[in-house]
Amino acid sequence: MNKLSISIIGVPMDLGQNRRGVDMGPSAIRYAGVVERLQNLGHSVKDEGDIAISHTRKEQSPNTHLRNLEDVIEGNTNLANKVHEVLSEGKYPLVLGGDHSIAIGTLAGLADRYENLGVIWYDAHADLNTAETSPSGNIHGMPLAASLGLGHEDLVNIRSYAPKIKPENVVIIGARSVDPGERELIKEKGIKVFSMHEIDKHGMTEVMNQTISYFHERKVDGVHLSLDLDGLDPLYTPGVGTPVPGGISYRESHLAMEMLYSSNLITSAEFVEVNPILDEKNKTADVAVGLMGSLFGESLI
Ligand SMILES: NC(=[NH2+])NCCC[C@H](N)C(=O)O
Ligand SMILES: [Mn+2]
Ligand SMILES: [Mn+2]
Repeated sequence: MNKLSISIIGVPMDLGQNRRGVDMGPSAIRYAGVVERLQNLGHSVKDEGDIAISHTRKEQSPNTHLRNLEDVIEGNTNLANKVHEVLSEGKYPLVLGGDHSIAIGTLAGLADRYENLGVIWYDAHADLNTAETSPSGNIHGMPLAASLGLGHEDLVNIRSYAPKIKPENVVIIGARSVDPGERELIKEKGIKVFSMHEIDKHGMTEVMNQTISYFHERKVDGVHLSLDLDGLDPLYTPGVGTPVPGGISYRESHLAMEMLYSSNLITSAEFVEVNPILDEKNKTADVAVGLMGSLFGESLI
């Protein structure tokens, strides 16, 4: 088995949406024992601490309805630089959120090191809104669009290049709450989506097999897993700000992680949207750490 050098990066970001508490996600995940869990699998693990996030709370910037735009850009720039640095040291970045707006920074730090990066977006949502299509003004609903080069130019151009990824290298898994503008974009760009419908109909084994073959066909040179804990049913992960019923089960999610581990495709990961204030006894952070266990090589027997 492949032993990794994992760098854990905490991102106490709550500015991409309007519910406080998700900034405490990294602490909750550390409290749930992430470092020990991965060390027990034989990996070497370094906790790099938290990225600086300023809360000037300007709320809406004068020229746009995007919530906390300046602070989100600054935090994501700091994160992008850190991810880039960790990669240059040959380490595996494992990013802990924070709301999903931080994927903008993670991908900005990753993508210029890869010619053909793949992305798995494990989420109830597509996060494909732009300033024009967003129903909320919340930047956590926009990171996938921004990484494709769509949306507010300052979000799109973090670390001064765009786009970060190609639409044909993205696979969305678990979608069940998609806004009209996002649906159009999915069609227009031909983005591959395994919604809850496909998961129900074909089962997670088939969905993951198809995802893995798809990335092989696309000849990706790395795959980033961006896992929003609201991809799971709120029954298992109640501590999230935008829960949507009818989600992926606990075991289906472990199966997905176990299959990704065996595929040897994943080269970086982030786990986002853990909000301990909305949680029940840290259940959501515990599930997150359990899924990381499976992603990094735990097996049942
Ligand atoms: N990462 C998330 N939880 N995103 C939720 C997005 C919800 C909605 N589509 C919006 O744009 O506001
Ligand atoms: Mn989501
Ligand atoms: Mn999301």
